Amino acid sequence: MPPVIIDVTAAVIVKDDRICCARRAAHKEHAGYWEFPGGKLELGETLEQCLVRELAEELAIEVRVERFLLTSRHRYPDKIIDLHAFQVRWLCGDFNCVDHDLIRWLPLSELQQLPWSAADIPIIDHLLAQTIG
Ligand SMILES: Nc1nc2c([nH]c(=O)n2[C@@H]2O[C@H](COP(=O)(O)OP(=O)(O)OP(=O)(O)O)[C@@H](O)[C@H]2O)c(=O)[nH]1
Repeated sequence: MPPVIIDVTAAVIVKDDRICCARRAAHKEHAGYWEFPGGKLELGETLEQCLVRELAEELAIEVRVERFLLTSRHRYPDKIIDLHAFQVRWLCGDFNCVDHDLIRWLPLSELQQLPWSAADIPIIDHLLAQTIG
């Protein structure tokens, strides 16, 4: 059987020239790796609606989805992830950690210092290749 393709959204949240990086908690798959907050698309929702819902659930923040950046397709041993990245503006809320055990705000130039989930590497490369603000 061909592997399932899972649509996942990812938010590049920029605040004061720093980008929100989230570390997956110990109880999660890919624990210890860094990713952009977001999650799996649910039936009937758009990618933008998914991102708004996931960020409310995961971080307790309200956001405005500003623009689509790119989709990174990555084959993990058990599945294929289509990771849809968007630039997102934080509006309000406190960045509580639910699925993550650590949040860090890093300038673009330091993102590569973290061990990112493999699907995120093209997103990091994309960000480094352009200027976002
Ligand atoms: N949210 C998010 N997920 C990512 C990123 N990169 C990446 O490979 N993933 C993978 O995409 C999948 C879906 O993420 P998720 O956070 O909704 O899923 P999960 O494992 O928590 O599942 P669950 O919500 O069913 O417990 C996971 O396998 C996760 O490791 C990323 O930047 N953000």
